[in-house]
Amino acid sequence: MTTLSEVYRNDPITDHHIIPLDFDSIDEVPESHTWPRFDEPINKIQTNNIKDPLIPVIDLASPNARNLIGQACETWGMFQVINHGVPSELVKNVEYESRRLFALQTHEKRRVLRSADGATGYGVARISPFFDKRMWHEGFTIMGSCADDAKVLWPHDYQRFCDTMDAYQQQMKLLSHRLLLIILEKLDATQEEINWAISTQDSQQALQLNSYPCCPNPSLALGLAPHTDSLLLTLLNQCGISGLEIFVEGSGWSQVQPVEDAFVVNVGDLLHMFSNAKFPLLSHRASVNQSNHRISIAYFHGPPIESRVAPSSKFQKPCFKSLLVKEYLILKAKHFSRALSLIQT
Ligand SMILES: O=C(O)CCC(=O)C(=O)O
Ligand SMILES: [Fe+2]
Repeated sequence: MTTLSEVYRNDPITDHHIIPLDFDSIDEVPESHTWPRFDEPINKIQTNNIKDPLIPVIDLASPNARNLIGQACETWGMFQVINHGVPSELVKNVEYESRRLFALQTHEKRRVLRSADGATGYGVARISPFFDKRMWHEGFTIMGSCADDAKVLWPHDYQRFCDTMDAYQQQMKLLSHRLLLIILEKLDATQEEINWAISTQDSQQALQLNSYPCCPNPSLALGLAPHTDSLLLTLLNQCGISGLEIFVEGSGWSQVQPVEDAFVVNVGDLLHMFSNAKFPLLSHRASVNQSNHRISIAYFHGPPIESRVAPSSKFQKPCFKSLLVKEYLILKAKHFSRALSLIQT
C-alpha cells in the first residue's frame, strides 16, 4: 500500500529548500526572506464576538450544527468548531510539546531534518520550492509514529512527546470523521462514498507542527505563502495567536481571529473536487509578528492514497476528471496551485 510518504518520495526537493533559517542567530530579515508586498491592509474579519463572525463559529453540540456546517462549507469552505469533545488538556499538551521541540537549538533540530525524499521530520514548508522567497517558518511533520525522531531529539525523554502526538492524532482522526460524516450527508453522498472518506483502514493523515519565530520586521516577511490544503479536510489549532489569513474576493487578505478552544476547519482540494466545486477552496497564508513566537498545529485528513477521487456520483455533470488520490498528489507536488485546473473537464 502506497503512503503519503511514498508519494512525496517521487518528488524530492533540494537541500536548499529543506533547511529552515537559523532563527536564533538572526536579528534582521534577510533579502532571501523579504517578500515584495505588504503594505496592504489586513482586514480583521472576525472578532472574538462569536455571535457575529464572518467565518462562522459552530457549536458542535448545538442542534443546528449540521445545517450550519453545511452552509459554512458552501459559503466559505471554512468554519471554526467549538464544543468538539477534544480534551482541552490534550490540546494544551500538544502546544507545550511543540514549543518544547521548536525551543531546541537549531543544530539539535537539524538532527531530524526531513530527507530530500522524505515526508516527515524537521524542515521548511513543502510548498517552498514554488516561491522565489523563503518563509519565516520552520515545521515538523508527523505521519503515524514519531518515535524515531523523538528518540534522536530527547534520547532519555522522548515518550511524553510521542504519547502526546499519538493521542492528539487519534482525537483529530475521530473529530475529522465526525465532521466528514456530517459534511458528506449534506452532500447526499452514498454509503460507499462515506466509507471512502472516513475509511478507518488506509486513510491518510499528517500532523504538521508549524513554528513562526518572532520576526524583527513582520511587514517584510511571510510565515506561510498562499496555498490550499491538498487532502479532504484540515483541522487547525492556532494556539491562541492570530496569524491565519484567508483571501476573500473583493476585500483581500483577512485575518481569522483565533477563538478559544476552537479548531479552524477547512475544505481541502479533494473535498472541493468531491463536492464538484460546490464547496469553495479558500486560499490561505500565515503572517508573522514581532512579539509572540506563534505555533500552529494542522491535522490533514485524506482517503486511501490508492483510491479514486471524483465528484460525487450525485452530480450529473462532473467538473473534474476521476483519478487516483496519489495521482492528484503527484500533480499537486509538481504543479502546485495549477493542479486542479489540469483535471477540470
Ligand atoms: O499557521 C497557520 O495558521 C496556517 C497553517 C497552514 O495553513 C498549514 O499548515 O497548512
Ligand atoms: Fe494550510
